[in-house]
Amino acid sequence: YQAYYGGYYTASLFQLIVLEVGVLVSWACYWMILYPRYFTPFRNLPTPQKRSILTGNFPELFPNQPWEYVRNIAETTPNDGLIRLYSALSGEVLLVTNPSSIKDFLAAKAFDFGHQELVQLAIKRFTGSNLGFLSTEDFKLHRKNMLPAFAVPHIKQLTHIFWDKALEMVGCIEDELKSNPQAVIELREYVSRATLDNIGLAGMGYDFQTLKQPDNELRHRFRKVILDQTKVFSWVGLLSRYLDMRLLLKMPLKKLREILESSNYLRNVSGRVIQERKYKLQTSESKDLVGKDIVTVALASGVFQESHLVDHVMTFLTAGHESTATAFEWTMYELARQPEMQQRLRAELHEALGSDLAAVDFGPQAQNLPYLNAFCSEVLRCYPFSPIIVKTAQRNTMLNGARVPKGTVVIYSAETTNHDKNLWGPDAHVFNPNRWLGPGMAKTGGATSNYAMLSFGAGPRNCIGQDFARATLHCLVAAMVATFEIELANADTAGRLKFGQTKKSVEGMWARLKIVSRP
Ligand code: HEM
Repeated sequence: YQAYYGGYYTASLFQLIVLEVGVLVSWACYWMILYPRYFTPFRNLPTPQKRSILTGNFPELFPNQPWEYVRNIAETTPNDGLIRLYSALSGEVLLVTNPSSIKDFLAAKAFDFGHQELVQLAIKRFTGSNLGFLSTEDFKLHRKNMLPAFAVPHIKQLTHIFWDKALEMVGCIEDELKSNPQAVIELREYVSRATLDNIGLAGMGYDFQTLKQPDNELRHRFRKVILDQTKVFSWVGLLSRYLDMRLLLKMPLKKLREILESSNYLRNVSGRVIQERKYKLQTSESKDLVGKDIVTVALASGVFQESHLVDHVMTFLTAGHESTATAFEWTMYELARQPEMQQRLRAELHEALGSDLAAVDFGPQAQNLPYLNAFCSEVLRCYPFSPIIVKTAQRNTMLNGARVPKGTVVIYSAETTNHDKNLWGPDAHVFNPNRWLGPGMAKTGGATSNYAMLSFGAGPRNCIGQDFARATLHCLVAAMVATFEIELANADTAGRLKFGQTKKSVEGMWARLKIVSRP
């Protein structure tokens, strides 16, 4: 003002507010109207027609199951592998849709994309794990040395643990039924304890014993760390686009303090167990790692510091427990809805396993159970635990021929790809375990690409625990179906989905179970 008019001028508060509002409105107009239309580098990519400035291509700000809309967008927007879509407040997102763009995203350029910074910071804050901040080289080193423990041959050696836990779970349910034969069984409660115990035992040779003692300290602490997703999370995610939300993670809120205390407790328990494993490994004469827990195999590589292993155990616990338990719940749901499939599976199990389940060596038997494999694979296809995975470009890169600047949000959707008719055929939307039967089908389900089934992701950053999860699921389902006839008490409402990023039933499965006689 001085330069222009040669005098001083003091703005009134009102004028400052008007100026500030003017700047904000112009900024919002640029990002919400002008940028998507004229300036985005993705303006030539196919985009769904209907878009609102506030809710993007979705009918509301935070829809309950966003993946259903994403699937619909992918099915109705002609594209060559990339679609540009808009989320709340015109947030721009790229969706990879065909095998070539998915391969580029998850395999060729896997290390150009990572979790959003706020997610990584939250994981670090609440689990103490630094794994999200490893350099690409260190990530590859960890992964390479962790892989042997998760590879199929080693998982086969661990299967007896999963089988014993599955039988223990079934035994606990039988006990409840003995005391009340009419009891309606809350399956989530049992399977959640069984999968937690499994990770403790197979992960670090330590039985958390939550099946025997449902209310023990460890489970209590673990429940505090795993948060149910609410709309608050969505708001924080949305606002983090415009404001620095890191302070929020440090606020002295009661809830945050509880999470921290609980995760410290879990880290201490894991730390002590890992020290014991290390001592045992150093003092043991035998160097045989066959059938040893995952931490022991990892320790033997000599690559990991103890604190790294604690980080890994925290990741197994958070990534592997609820996901596997949820797959089990959906298996029970489908078995209850399809009694003839349930009977077919039971006949296969009874024939292969006989009457004395405790005497079964499940690992070698698994190959005689093609229908069990088919049924569980179909559940994993139709009910991906994470139907959408969101990543952010960590650097300027290219995707399927398009320039992708650092910071661009890119998603892949297991829900969409797992149901893609171009990959799975015209019955892609139908629950049909038979697609996994027949020569060469057990691993592919007859899909025409290696990138057709994304429930565990794909490429070098996919789920390291997928064979662990499958083996656990097979054991739990086999023990249940061989022992009980399963009917759902809440069949009409069990399919209702929870709000959040995971495909999980609101109520869980409540079952009426009848003990069956075995041959
Ligand atoms: C049905 C059960 C499971 C499902 C559906 C599942 C799915 C996934 C998915 C979609 C990812 C993300 C991949 C990506 O970022 O693109 C992932 C990552 C991961 N999962 Fe699983 N998972 C399951 C069970 C397990 C189990 C049992 C464990 C370990 C015992 C485990 C350990 C991990 C780890 C460590 C990661 C992070 C991988 C990394 O960033 O290197 N998961 N999982």
